[in-house]
Amino acid sequence: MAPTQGPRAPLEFGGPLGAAALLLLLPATMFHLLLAARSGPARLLGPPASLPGLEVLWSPRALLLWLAWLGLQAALYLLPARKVAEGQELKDKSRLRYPINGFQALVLTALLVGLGMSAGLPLGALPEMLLPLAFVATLTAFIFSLFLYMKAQVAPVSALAPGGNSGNPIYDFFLGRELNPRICFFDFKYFCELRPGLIGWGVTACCLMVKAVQNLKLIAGVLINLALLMKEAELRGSPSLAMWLVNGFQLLYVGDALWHEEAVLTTMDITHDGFGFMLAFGDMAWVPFTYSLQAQFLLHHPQPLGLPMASVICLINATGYYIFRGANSQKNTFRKNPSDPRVAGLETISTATGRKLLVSGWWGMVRHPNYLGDLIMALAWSLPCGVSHLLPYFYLLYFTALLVHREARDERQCLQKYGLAWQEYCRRVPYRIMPYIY
Ligand SMILES: NC(=O)C1=CN([C@@H]2O[C@H](COP(=O)(O)OP(=O)(O)OC[C@H]3O[C@@H](n4cnc5c(N)ncnc54)[C@H](OP(=O)(O)O)[C@@H]3O)[C@@H](O)[C@H]2O)C=CC1
Ligand SMILES: CC(C)CCC[C@@H](C)[C@H]1CC=C2C3=C(CC[C@@]21C)[C@@]1(C)CC[C@H](O)C[C@@H]1CC3
Repeated sequence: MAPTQGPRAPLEFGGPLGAAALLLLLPATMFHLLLAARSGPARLLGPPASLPGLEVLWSPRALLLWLAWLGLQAALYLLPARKVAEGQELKDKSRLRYPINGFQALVLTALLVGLGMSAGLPLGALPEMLLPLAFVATLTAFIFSLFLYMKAQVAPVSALAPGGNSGNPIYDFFLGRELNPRICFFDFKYFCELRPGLIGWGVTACCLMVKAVQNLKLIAGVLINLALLMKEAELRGSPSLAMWLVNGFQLLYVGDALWHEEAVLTTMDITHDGFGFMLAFGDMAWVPFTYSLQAQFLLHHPQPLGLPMASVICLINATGYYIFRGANSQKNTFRKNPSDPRVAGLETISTATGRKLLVSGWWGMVRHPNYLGDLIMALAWSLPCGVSHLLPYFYLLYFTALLVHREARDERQCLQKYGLAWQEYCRRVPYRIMPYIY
């Protein structure tokens, strides 16, 4: 049996009690949001109008659809990739290999959905199935996390994550014990991080953008955002401007993540966190069902949006994307090749590890410019929903909390890695996310 990491490892997320609370709170919040979005008052705070019974939540059709979706994404993952990338060095000095074919999976999914629609697949019914789908996604996440927990019992010590091995079963189940659980070439965490949830959230908006004007029926999506847009077209003749904006922005975000798939290999989720309930539920249920909240809200609560306001919102999203992409690409280019002409002129600090830290360019403005850009985009995704309700701003609120917490975790890890050099970086770049504010 794989040993635990011992009592000295610092516990995160409030330890076992915090983990136990989150195990219940996260699914409860997701269902609350799903119910609130379709209710008349659409209240973020306060109890939902009615609680659904098991007959509303459980549907064999939803289970079949969900398993077919997972199967499709797994099959696309196994297709030949345009590139195979190496991950960061592991404890045993080895590096894992990962297929880079996420964008290909997105395009193929969009094509298959388009074909399915033209063959009469009733995808317009999807918004009515959101509750049972979220239910089976949550069940799957629980069962899958249990499998991951058991699998870690027989994993070698070198395969365990730095956190998630405290010996407390609830905490370890939540955080995840094994760093990169795989069967042969199939890496469960890498697969889940980008494929079923993220593609499910946004993908089909791409065929929608191309085809919607000519034949809305043809491009109705199996995927949540698009299906909501389709439903709105069905109910009101055509999708509203607000719905177009939300879908367009989120499609850009999903497409960007898959286009830059290799960058995920350096995120703390892949390099540091174990794969347990937090990420399994986050990737498979939380992302598709709560990140599409604005589109769900707009379906049930249409909002007027004039062209001048829409232009301002587009500008906000473009600004956020410019910062987000600029900062992420600058760091990725620098980490791949510090003498690349695009980054060679930037000022740096040397560290004892031999790696350098950027102190000018995007990374000289604040210590997490990419988070700032991401938050500005989050604002732009909510603004099309107007200001009459707080509910569509949930993503912005949750995401601010997530990124503030994530930033603190990352700083702790960087301080450990880079010591004095990191302190020097913090002195020279004093703000974390928002210049002069935070
Ligand atoms: N939509 C969502 O739900 C979420 C989105 N995201 C987004 O994903 C993207 C990735 O975020 P995340 O994984 O948190 O981490 P980051 O991309 O911010 O990476 C942090 C790492 O960058 C390196 N680094 C930090 N400062 C510098 C510097 N000055 N110069 C060079 N390298 C530096 C360090 O690693 P090292 O030195 O080892 O290279 C550090 O650990 C972000 O854009 C974020 O907004 C993230 C979480 C959730
Ligand atoms: C359920 C909990 C509250 C926390 C779940 C967290 C996960 C939803 C996120 C952890 C890191 C993520 C990243 C992304 C999506 C959300 C999760 C999985 C991206 C793939 C989003 C697109 C970006 O371009 C890259 C991100 C990497 C981290």
